[in-house]
Amino acid sequence: MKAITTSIPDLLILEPRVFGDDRGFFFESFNQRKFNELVGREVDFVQDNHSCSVKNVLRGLHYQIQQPQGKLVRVVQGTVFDVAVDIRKNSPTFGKHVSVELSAENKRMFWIPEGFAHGFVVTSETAEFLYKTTDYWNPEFERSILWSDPEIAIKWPNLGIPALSSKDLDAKLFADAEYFK
Ligand SMILES: Cc1cn([C@H]2C[C@H](O)[C@@H](COP(=O)(O)OP(=O)(O)O[C@H]3O[C@H](C)C(=O)[C@H](O)[C@H]3O)O2)c(=O)[nH]c1=O
Repeated sequence: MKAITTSIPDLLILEPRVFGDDRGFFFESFNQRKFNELVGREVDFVQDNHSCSVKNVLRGLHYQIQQPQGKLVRVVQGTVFDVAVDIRKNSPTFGKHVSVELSAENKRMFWIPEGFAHGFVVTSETAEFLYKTTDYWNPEFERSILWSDPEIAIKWPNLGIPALSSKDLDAKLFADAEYFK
């Protein structure tokens, strides 16, 4: 496993070592010791999530105002355009974002620590999205920032108007969003 740094120091792209042979492939999708070494601290995950979406579905940009969740995300079928936005008020990269293509083919993972809003759009016919979180989901604390917020100005792939949940249709502008307590 190797870490690729991004324009926001705490956001890391992780590339596993893949062992291929005439049977197929094998790779360690998570190794606690190696992960802690790469991110430079002890990180405990408490929840695994798995979602499946069809093309053009956009889930996000989500975060929790209390019990913020760090997320280690990856794609096991299809391809997504994944985005993390820095919403840590005192961060020098506050309001900045990093995007990365995650796919079953590239086997890349994206480490998004607490303090970021997260979302993705599906660019393949379908995509299965798996991720680990460092705290439990709590709908009472969950908030959404509008995917198309002009201040964040994410250059989403040109897929037209995405398919959104009602929660995401009603998301707030970044300027009006509620940050961590
Ligand atoms: C997130 C979550 C949801 N649910 C239930 C609540 C709903 O009945 C159903 C679908 O939830 P939702 O529409 O919020 O799912 P997503 O839009 O994929 O939400 C996720 O989208 C982006 C990509 C994120 O980073 C977050 O992890 C998460 O907010 O699953 C649970 O039971 N547990 C959970 O942890």
